[in-house]
Parts: sequence; C-alpha cells; structure tokens
Amino acid sequence: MPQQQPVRVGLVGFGQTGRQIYDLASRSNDVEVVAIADIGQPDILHYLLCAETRDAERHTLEGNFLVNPRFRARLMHMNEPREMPWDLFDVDMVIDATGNFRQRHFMEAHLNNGARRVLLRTLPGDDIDRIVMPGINGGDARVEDRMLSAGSATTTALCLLLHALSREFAINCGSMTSIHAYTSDQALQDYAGSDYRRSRSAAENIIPNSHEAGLWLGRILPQFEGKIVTSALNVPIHEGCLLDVNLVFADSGVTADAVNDAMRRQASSYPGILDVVEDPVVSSDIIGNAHSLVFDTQGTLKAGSYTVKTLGWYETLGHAARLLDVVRLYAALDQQGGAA
Ligand SMILES: NC(=O)c1ccc[n+]([C@@H]2O[C@H](COP(=O)([O-])OP(=O)(O)OC[C@H]3O[C@@H](n4cnc5c(N)ncnc54)[C@H](O)[C@@H]3O)[C@@H](O)[C@H]2O)c1
Repeated sequence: MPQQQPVRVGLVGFGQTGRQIYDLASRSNDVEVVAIADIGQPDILHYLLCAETRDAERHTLEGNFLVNPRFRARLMHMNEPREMPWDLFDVDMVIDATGNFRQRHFMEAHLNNGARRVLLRTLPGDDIDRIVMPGINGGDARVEDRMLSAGSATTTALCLLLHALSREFAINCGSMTSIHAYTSDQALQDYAGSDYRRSRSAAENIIPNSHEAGLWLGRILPQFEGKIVTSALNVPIHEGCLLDVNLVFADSGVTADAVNDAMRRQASSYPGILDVVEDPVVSSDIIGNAHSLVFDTQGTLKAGSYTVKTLGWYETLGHAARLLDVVRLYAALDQQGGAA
C-alpha cells in the first residue's frame, strides 16, 4: 500500500485560530502547513506562537520560514487573497482564519491562485458549496466541493447538541445564547465600531450580540431550519465559552435526567468531539480542551411541561481541531474518489 502524502494546507491569518491550527498540525502526522499569509511581521508572529504553545522550543523562525520538527511553513506578508500564490506551494486546502474573507469572490481568488479548496473558519457571508461538520454532516461532503465553511465554534457546539438529542427526542424549537469570551475584533476601551454595543469596552462589559448560527442551521441540520433563535453575550474573559440552550420538546415526559442520560449515551458516538462533564466546572477548566462541546450535566433544568435548559462548554481549540478534521475528511474523499 503506498504511503499517503500529508495534506498541504495554506493558512490565511495567523491569529489565535491560525496558531492553534498550526500547532495542532505540527503535532499530527498527516497535515502540513506549507504557507501562511498574515499582515503581521514574521518575528512577532513567531513570538506569539511561542508565547501560547507548550514546548515553545519546537517552533523556530528561520528567515521567512516557521519551522517545527515536522514541516516548514513560508510566512508571506500579504493581505489580499488575489495576491496569495498557492500554486507555488501545491496547496490542497486554504484555511481562511481571518474571518475577513467570507464572500465567494474572495474564495474564488484562492481557487484561481491554485488552491484546490478553500475552508472558512467562520460561517460564510454568501452561499457556498457546503458547511461541513465532521460527526454531524460529514457524510454529505462531496469530492467536487470547493468552497467550504466549518461553521464556527458556537455553531458546531449547538449542532452537536441538537444532533445528539434529536436521535432520542423530538424537539419542536428552542433558543441559544452563547456566553462568549471576547474576540479580537472588539475594542478594549470604548471605541466607535461597527455597531453601538460592540463599540463598548470588551474588558468592562457584558455585551449583547447577534449570532448567525440560527440563519445557517438549516444548511447543516435541515430539520431545524427556522426553529432555533440564536444570540450571544460577549463577556470580559479571554477564553472559554458557555452554550446556554433552551429546548422545547414535543413530549412533556422528557425530564432533565432523561436529557442527561441521552447525552451520556450519545457522547460515545462523537469521539473526541462531544464529551460530558459531571463535575462542577467553570470556564477556565475548559481551556485546552479540544472537544467541540463538553455537555454539563449539572446545568440541565426542566421548566414547565416541555422546556429543558442545558449548558455546555467549548473553546476555540476545539474549532481549530475540527478545521483539521475537515481537511482530513476531504483528503480521504480525494483518496477514495481520485482528486477531482
Ligand atoms: N476567537 C473566537 O472565539 C472567535 C469566535 C467567533 C468568531 N471569531 C472570528 O474568527 C476570526 C478569527 O478569529 P481569531 O480569534 O483567530 O482572530 P485573530 O484576530 O486572533 O486573528 C486574525 C488574524 O488574521 C490576520 N489578518 C487580518 N486581516 C488579514 C488580511 N487581510 N490578510 C492576512 N491576514 C490578516 C491578523 O493579523 C491576525 O493574525 C475573527 O474574525 C474573529 O472575530 C473568533
């Protein structure tokens, strides 16, 4: 059997998510990051990587290359998708981890420059080929897909909860609030931004925010199209997010214990992706956890006849891990079907 070549990834954006993807790939045996485009200076990007990772000495900067024991990645100081020369690096998948290039025309620019596929770290801004979540709708992926999104960390956590519970119960509708760590697009001090509340200091406030998960849910789980409303509260913590979901069940007999038991049973169907915690954890306990949802059995409460409230934890590391899972999913499809 011929040895399978590592999948070659190009990264756009070496921020929190980009660095997590790079570090995870450097510890894998099947994915290589071969080129990275970012507006940051190479020495600063290397410094940030080393500040956040364990075994920082594994990552060195050699000229314009970030080097680790498994591969070398060319750092490219550029900011326009149409200028990024993916053909020079024989890139299988470009991962956009900036959140800035969610429209089709940006994704087409990466494809025109030689990338075989493009994967967004965020929900898309336009209609694209597929929003893919391994373990949830990975079976729908097609070898001809080119423009992809892995959703977002919050969307994945919500989809996992709905996917797992709907295997055991009928769910009529619900609401989700993500109690979310602040993100780098928020201002530390009050600063005029894209909307009123997001112009207020992230370090000092609980900031109510919209969330697009509900708009795209039907593309991932068609049975929930238009049934779940979604929003966020951005809070002054650096990392660790909490998903608060109220679900209205069709059957009044569904108890909090039944929901917890179902999640305990279902967790084994999503290895490495969904976990269940029985301990009284708080947000900092979840940092470094690569699951996309850690369901909290102590948070489950029943209200009235049909409504059950649930809590679940997640952090961006889980999303970085899922992005690499999508890369692997398409590599396996290419392997089975021959690269299109
Ligand atoms: N981290 C989260 O919890 C979270 C949650 C939801 C959404 N998001 C969004 O996802 C995106 C990525 O998240 P992150 O936390 O990794 O962000 P980040 O700010 O840490 O990283 C973004 C990186 O992209 C680079 N960049 C920006 N514009 C660029 C351009 N034109 N060309 C090349 N590089 C460019 C920046 O220099 C930075 O290194 C952001 O839009 C963020 O708002 C993040």
